[in-house]
Amino acid sequence: MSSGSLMEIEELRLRYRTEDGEVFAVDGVNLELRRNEALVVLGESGCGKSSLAKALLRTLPRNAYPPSGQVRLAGENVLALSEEQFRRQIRWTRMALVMQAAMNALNPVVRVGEQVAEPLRIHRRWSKHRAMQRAAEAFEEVGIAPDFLQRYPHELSGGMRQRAVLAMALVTEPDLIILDEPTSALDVLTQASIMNVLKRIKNERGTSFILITHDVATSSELADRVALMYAGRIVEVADAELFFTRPAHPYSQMLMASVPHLRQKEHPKSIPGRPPSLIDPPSGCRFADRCPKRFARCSADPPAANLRPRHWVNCWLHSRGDS
Ligand SMILES: Nc1ncnc2c1ncn2[C@@H]1O[C@H](COP(=O)(O)OP(=O)(O)OP(=O)(O)O)[C@@H](O)[C@H]1O
Repeated sequence: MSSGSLMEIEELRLRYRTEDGEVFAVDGVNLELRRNEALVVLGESGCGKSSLAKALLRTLPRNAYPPSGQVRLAGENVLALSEEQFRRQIRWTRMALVMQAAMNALNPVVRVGEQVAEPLRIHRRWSKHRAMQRAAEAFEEVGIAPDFLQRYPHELSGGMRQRAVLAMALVTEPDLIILDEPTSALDVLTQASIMNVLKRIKNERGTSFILITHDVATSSELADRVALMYAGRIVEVADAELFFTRPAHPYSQMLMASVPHLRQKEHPKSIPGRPPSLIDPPSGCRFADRCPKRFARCSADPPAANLRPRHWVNCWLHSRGDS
């Protein structure tokens, strides 16, 4: 399986217009994703994770400005494509989205099989028969018996609905599937079985994933890489094992110390304070206010320090250079 680069995100920015001012939801994000890699974008609520997914897939609310920066998919800057080109060439066929609320992604009055087949009917112009056959295969891949194709969304359990939405994303065999909190509304056993489905698809198909979540435990199931987001920016990106065992940024360290473990003697430690507002965010390191290790330099923006191959951290503690 090729391990070359699939997507390069450079200086990606997304702002929303609001009555209180502009919200800088994604504020200069740089990331690289390889083929057959699962990148987890981890972060607290409101840090801009969903906005990052929306900017990548261009599923933007009306009050968003067009995203700026570059998003190169297999070398092509897809941000430069027109909406029409993006819809025809990229969304669903090469990049698909699985959202948190499966019920919202499904039309309640259309049988799920037809909905799963729809991307093939629209984007590939396949016949109904052929598309339904492929939909049945996709159902099997996600662990749903094909006779469920004939059911309506309300006849499926929450976990089944989420699998059906996953089948809809898989049906066109895209290179990349972006999952935005795909299991957060589900119980832990259903979460685990969906994570297993994702792992199997990754191994069998070589698909790449960007998994967006606030949940460290879920993310560790699938992650090859972890990018930690804070206040619109990525503060650390590393291989998953390294991130989970030896994180370098003080925020990453505090986040890992806040995760409860079974049979752990000490109490998990919460992180005091709150993230800054994304309307007029502070200059310098955005975590500085909450950071026990802050020092004078933190009032300037920390550059990205390359600690080892593919391990970047935006923190002055790790920067050898001058500001
Ligand atoms: N349509 C919108 N208009 C204005 N502000 C928005 C809009 N959508 C999101 N925001 C703001 O942008 C920031 C980032 O939100 P986003 O939903 O991307 O974060 P998140 O990390 O995905 O959070 P959550 O996990 O709670 O969804 C937040 O300050 C949020 O209030």
